[in-house]
Amino acid sequence: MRVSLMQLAVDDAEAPEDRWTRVVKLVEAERETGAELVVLPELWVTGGFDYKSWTGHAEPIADSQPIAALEKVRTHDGSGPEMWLHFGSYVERTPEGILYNTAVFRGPDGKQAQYRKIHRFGFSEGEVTLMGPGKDIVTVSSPWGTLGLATCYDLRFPELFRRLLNQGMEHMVMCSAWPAKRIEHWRVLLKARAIENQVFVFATNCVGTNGGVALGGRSAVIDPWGNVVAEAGTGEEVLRVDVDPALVAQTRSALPVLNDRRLR
Ligand SMILES: O=C(O)CCC(=O)C(=O)O
Repeated sequence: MRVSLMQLAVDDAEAPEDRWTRVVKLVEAERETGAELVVLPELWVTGGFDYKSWTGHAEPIADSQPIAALEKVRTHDGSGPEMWLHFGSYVERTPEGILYNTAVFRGPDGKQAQYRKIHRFGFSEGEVTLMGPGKDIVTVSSPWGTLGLATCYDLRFPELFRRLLNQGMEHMVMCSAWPAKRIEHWRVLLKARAIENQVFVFATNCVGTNGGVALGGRSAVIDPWGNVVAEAGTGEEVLRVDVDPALVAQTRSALPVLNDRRLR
């Protein structure tokens, strides 16, 4: 399973339109590496902290130009081979005018999965005041096993990952805009989620400064044993790894802790 995590710079100095046209080219280049699963970060078009830009950029997922452009890359303009692509997340506007932080995923089966971030970050500002909370947990079937989707702040809520596990999660795919200031929390919690659920973790973060907040990078792939397979630095980069998805079943069989859960 060949995975590319696109750790993108989401700087205040770059206009969202410039950023997405730049990133489409980066994803296009990634095709050449034979990547099978490509993962973009959270709110990488507008930025996770430039709250004032969200409303102006909010739109239905079906109308998003970056998603449409990436979809062409994903399918190689319809002439394949197709990649599995986590498009990152976007400021979605529903017909009722509600905003959500919505992650979009699509694979060669053509079925699009959308995950509206359940845990909103910001306490008394940002997502909490501008966006609605997602309600549904989302898993995706893939040739490598069941993928569970989560976004950034969700990482702090282990009960979400137990629910994903109950739905068969074998690999956790996360998009984030996690600040540098709390990057050690990110590193520890990614490992914890991998160990406690015995899953591969594929987690893509942003770098740069957005809304005045320095983003921490350190995108990572963690195996189901909790080993860091690869970790990015703090600049823009693509983290490429080849992993064996069979390690999930092997780990669960070698250390069958999930059988000892007491659900009542
Ligand atoms: O929990 C954190 O420290 C960061 C979360 C965050 O930045 C987000 O969810 O956008």
